[in-house]
Amino acid sequence: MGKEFLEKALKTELELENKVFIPYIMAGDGGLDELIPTLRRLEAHGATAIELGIPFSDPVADGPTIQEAGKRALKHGTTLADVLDVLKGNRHEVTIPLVFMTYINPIFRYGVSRFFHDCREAGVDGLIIPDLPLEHLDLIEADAVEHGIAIIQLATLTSSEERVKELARRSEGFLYAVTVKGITGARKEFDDVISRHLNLLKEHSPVPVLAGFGISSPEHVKTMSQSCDGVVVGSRIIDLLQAGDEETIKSLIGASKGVRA
Ligand SMILES: O=P(O)(O)OC[C@@H](O)[C@@H](O)c1c[nH]c2ccccc12
Repeated sequence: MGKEFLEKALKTELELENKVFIPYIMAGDGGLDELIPTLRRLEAHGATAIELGIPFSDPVADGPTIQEAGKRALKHGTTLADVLDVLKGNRHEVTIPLVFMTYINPIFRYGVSRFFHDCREAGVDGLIIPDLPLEHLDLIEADAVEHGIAIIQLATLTSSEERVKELARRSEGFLYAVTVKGITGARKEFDDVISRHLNLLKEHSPVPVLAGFGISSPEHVKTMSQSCDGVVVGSRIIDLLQAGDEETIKSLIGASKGVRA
């Protein structure tokens, strides 16, 4: 479990000449009873790992689809403690790594040490904290190290080369390449500055580089994967789960298999 488990799962996927595919879902969307069955279905469809969002009242980096999913989860009364509890009891039913996406505030409210301790017990392997910049990593670093949980960094299109190097050096598990300016959400077109950005990240990163934001079709998955190690898909997955369209989810994930770059 933890950071090594996450790194190993990605490495294994890449050795099989697949690309990494990480779906993002919101914990508690549809109620927490849905959580484990949804994780199991995504695993069965071929997800390498899963990014699990913790619903939060002020999700500054989230686009409309994810904000709505968060609102639905909050309406179901989902709290961080509940999510950790459900995982603690049932995590063994899912065999792929789990990464939490949470803002820093819920972690502070929960208590940093208690949070990391409980994440470890719940089988959380990594964390994405979009509003915690490198400069403030010291607030959680000791606890993350103590409990062996990977802290994943986000590199945006506007990060300078110096910054990119630093982010790549410090990221654990993988480096998350944000491929649009702005918020999350499915889009149609991609800039060609993106492939240059991904190449730069690949050059500097000792861990796999995954592209995320706006990836919404099997073609996007293939195109993006050619310049990096794989993708994270959120909004589109959430829409498809809402629609009950498992077949399209399968074809999205399937597009990451057997892609050579
Ligand atoms: O929804 P998209 O465009 O497919 O992008 C993934 C993204 O939603 C997910 O990784 C995520 C959700 N909220 C975030 C906040 C910051 C960084 C990343 C995220």
